Amino acid sequence: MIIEMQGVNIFQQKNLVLKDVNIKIKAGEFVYLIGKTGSGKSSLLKTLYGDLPLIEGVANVVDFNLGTIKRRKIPFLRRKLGIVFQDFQLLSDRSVNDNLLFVLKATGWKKKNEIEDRIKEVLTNVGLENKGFKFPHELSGGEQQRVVIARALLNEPDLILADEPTGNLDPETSEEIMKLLFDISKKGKAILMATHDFHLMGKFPTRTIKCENSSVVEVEGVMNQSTPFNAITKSEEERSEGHNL
Ligand SMILES: Nc1ncnc2c1ncn2[C@@H]1O[C@H](COP(=O)(O)OP(=O)(O)OP(=O)(O)O)[C@@H](O)[C@H]1O
Repeated sequence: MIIEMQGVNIFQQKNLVLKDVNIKIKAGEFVYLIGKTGSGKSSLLKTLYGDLPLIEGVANVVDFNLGTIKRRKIPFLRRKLGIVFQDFQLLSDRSVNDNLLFVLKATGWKKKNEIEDRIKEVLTNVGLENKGFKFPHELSGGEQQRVVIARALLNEPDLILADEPTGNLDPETSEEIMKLLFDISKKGKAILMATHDFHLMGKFPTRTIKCENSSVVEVEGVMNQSTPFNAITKSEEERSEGHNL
């Protein structure tokens, strides 16, 4: 199991944001995380990458026990995770290659030829094999997000945590990014992706969990491609809220 949470209570300061969270996610699974603004999606992701300490319950993520992990070991946890956020967070003062080099050096890579090969490999994985020399501002939003995904892949993570990775992209580019993420998950990586984009979810249906009333629940009926899009939402009221679930 890549993620296993049992009876986890998640707090922001003194406030209980999510209670009794029980989730299991296996290798190769792609899972959406939905829920209204403020329902706890980011708090759940932050718990998974060690930004919010685990206070109550049991959680294992990529073989790290979040209940016992020492603060100084958190970078080792993060090395086994790929993190992809909505705002691209690339270093603007250096090329794509150098952005990737920066991460490899920071995570202990030393050999020049191995570094060069790995950078070429991840850029090829995301379809940007000829763009390594460009600076972030010379790339489109979709290309920048591809670089972020390439960066997330550098250390061959078992799990990718994505927080609205298509939030800043137009619909067509969003679809390209989704195809890329689905291809990556088919190669065996688990992906947990927070999103508000029901339209995109309709085009790429998969298992969905939802933060609601301080709990995390499975959303039934979205497990396969034949499920109609509107099975995702449960009520007219929710449907009429559009993207703001
Ligand atoms: N740093 C913080 N300090 C205190 N409270 C916080 C902090 N971050 C979030 N919260 C609170 O925790 C609750 C859950 O927020 P969270 O960011 O996890 O929601 P979300 O579902 O990710 O929302 P969104 O869709 O807007 O990103 C909210 O009530 C929020 O106000």
